[in-house]
Amino acid sequence: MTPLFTVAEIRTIEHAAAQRLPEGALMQRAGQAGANEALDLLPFTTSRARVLVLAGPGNNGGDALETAAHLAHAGAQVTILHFPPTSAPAAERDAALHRAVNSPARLMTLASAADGQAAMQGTDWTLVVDGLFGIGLARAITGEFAVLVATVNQLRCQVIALDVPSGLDADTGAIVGGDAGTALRATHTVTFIGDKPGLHTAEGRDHAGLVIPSSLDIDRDLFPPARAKLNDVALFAHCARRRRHSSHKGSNGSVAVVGGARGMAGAPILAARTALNAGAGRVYACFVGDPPAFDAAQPELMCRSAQEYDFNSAILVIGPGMGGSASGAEMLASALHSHSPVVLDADALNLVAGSGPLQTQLAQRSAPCILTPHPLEAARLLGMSADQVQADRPAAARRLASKLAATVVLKGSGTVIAARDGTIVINNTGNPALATAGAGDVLSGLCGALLAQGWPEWEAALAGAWLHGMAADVLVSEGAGPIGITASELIPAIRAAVNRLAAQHGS
Ligand SMILES: NC(=O)C1=CN([C@@H]2O[C@H](COP(=O)(O)OP(=O)(O)OC[C@H]3O[C@@H](n4cnc5c(N)ncnc54)[C@H](OP(=O)(O)O)[C@@H]3O)[C@@H](O)[C@H]2O)[C@H](O)CC1
Ligand SMILES: [K+]
Repeated sequence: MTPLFTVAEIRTIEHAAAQRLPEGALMQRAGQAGANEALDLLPFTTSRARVLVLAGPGNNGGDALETAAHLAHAGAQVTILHFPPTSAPAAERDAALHRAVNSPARLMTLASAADGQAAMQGTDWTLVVDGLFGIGLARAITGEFAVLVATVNQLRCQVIALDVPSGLDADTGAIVGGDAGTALRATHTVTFIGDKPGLHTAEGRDHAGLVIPSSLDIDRDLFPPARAKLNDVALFAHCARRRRHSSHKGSNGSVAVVGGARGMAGAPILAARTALNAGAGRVYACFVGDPPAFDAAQPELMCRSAQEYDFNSAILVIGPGMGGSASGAEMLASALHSHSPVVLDADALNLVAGSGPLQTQLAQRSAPCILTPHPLEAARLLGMSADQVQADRPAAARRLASKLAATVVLKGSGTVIAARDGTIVINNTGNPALATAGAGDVLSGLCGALLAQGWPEWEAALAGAWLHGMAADVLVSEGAGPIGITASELIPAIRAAVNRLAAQHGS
C-alpha cells in the first residue's frame, strides 16, 4: 500500500527528520538514491555512458550535484549543467557542489539557461538526470528554462527526474503556472521521502514515467497517517468472493441500468452487458425511450421501459444515454426516491448539476451512492470549468464527495476516488485506450455489478476503477491497443480480471 503525501506534509516530515540527522544527510541520501536508480539504467560498461545532469538553483539542484558526483565516481562520463543559486544557498547544497567539483564530473556553471541549451547540443546522451526544480518551484517555468526543458523533452534517451519532473505540481499533477508553464517529461522519477499525488494524476503519469519512492530512511514515526493512497488490490481484495456451488442467479444481485433516450440506446446496453459479465445475477436495461425487444448480442439482458420498472428492485445505474429531457429528469427523481443503491453517470450527473432539488435529494439519501463524473461533468456539478477541475483533481473530487454525500470516481488519467470524509485514492491502472466512447458506460455497469454482489460502496468504487484499468492494460499488453480499442472489447477483459481477482483473493 503506497501512501501519498502533499508537499506541506513532506516539508513537515523533512523538517522533523533533519532535526534527528547530521546536516546534509537527507540531501546525500537523495543523491545516492538518484544515483542508484541511474546506475540500474546505465549499460554494464558504465564508462561508455554519457550522463547529463541538470542541477537547478535550489535544493533539488543539490540532490542532482550529489547524484552527479556518485555517477562520476562510478566511472560514467558526467556533464553537469549547474545553475547557481540566486541567494545564499543552504549549507548542504554548498557541500554537494563541493563534492561535485571534486569529482571527475565536468561541471559547467551557467549564467543562463540558454547557455545550457547550447551545451547540450551535439552529444548523444545515454541518460539525463533532471534536478532543475523540485517541490520548491513557485511559478511557471518560462523563457530560457522553458527552452531547456523543451530540448530535453525532444531527446530520445531515458530521463530520471529527481523528486518530481521539473515543472510538475507534486500535489495536483498540473503544470505549475498552467498554460504559461511547461514541464519536463521523465521516463523515471525517484521521489523522496514519500510518494506524491501529482505524480499519478492529471499530467503526472505522462511526465513522471515509472515512479520509484525513496523514503531516505526516515523514521516511520515521523510520517502522518496518509489521507491519500495509490489504489491497490489490498484495499479491496477482502470483498472478493468465490462462487459457491450452491449459488444461483438470485445470489448475485440484480442491476437495472436506467438511460437510453431515443437514439442513445447503445450506452445503457454497454453498461448492462458489463454488469452481466462482471457477475450480476439479473440485469435489466431500462429505456427512457422505446425499449428494443431484446439485445441480439446479449439476449440474457432484459429490456424494459423505464416508466414501468420498479426502481426498488435492483441496484440502479442511472444516466448512460439518458439525455436531458423532462422524462429523463422524472425517471431520475423517481429512481432517487427509491431505497436502492445507485451509480450515477453521464446525463444523470448533468441533470443533477442543473437542479438544486435533485442535489438536495441526492445528498439526503442514505443508500450507497457512487458518482462517476468525467472532468466536465464534475465541473458542472461544482459550478466551475473543466480546466479548474483539472488544475486540482484531488480537491475537486473531495469537494464533490462532500457536497453530494457520495463516493466520487473522478475519471481521467489517474482516476481519483474520493470518500465523503476526504480520503482519496488515486488509481494507477489504465491507459489511453480508455479515452474511447462508451468506456464510461462500462465503468458504471461494473460498479453496479459489484454493488449487486454485495460489495460496499467504497470498495466497489476502488475495485471498479482498478479492474476497468487493468482490463485495458491487459488488452494493450496483448497488442490490441491503445489505439482503436472499443468499449465492447473491455467487457470480456473485465470478466477475466474479475475472475482472476476472485480466484486469487476470494473467500
Ligand atoms: N532540504 C532538504 O533537506 C532536502 C531537500 N530535498 C530536495 O529539495 C527540493 C526542494 O528544494 P527547494 O530548494 O525548496 O526548491 P527547488 O529546488 O525545487 O526550487 C527552488 C529554487 O528554484 C528557483 N525557482 C523557483 N521557481 C523558478 C522558476 N520558475 N524559474 C526559475 N527559478 C525558479 C527558486 O528561486 P527563487 O528566486 O524563487 O527563490 C529556488 O532557487 C526537493 O524537491 C528535493 O529534491 C531532498 O529531498 C533532500 C532533503
Ligand atoms: K526535478
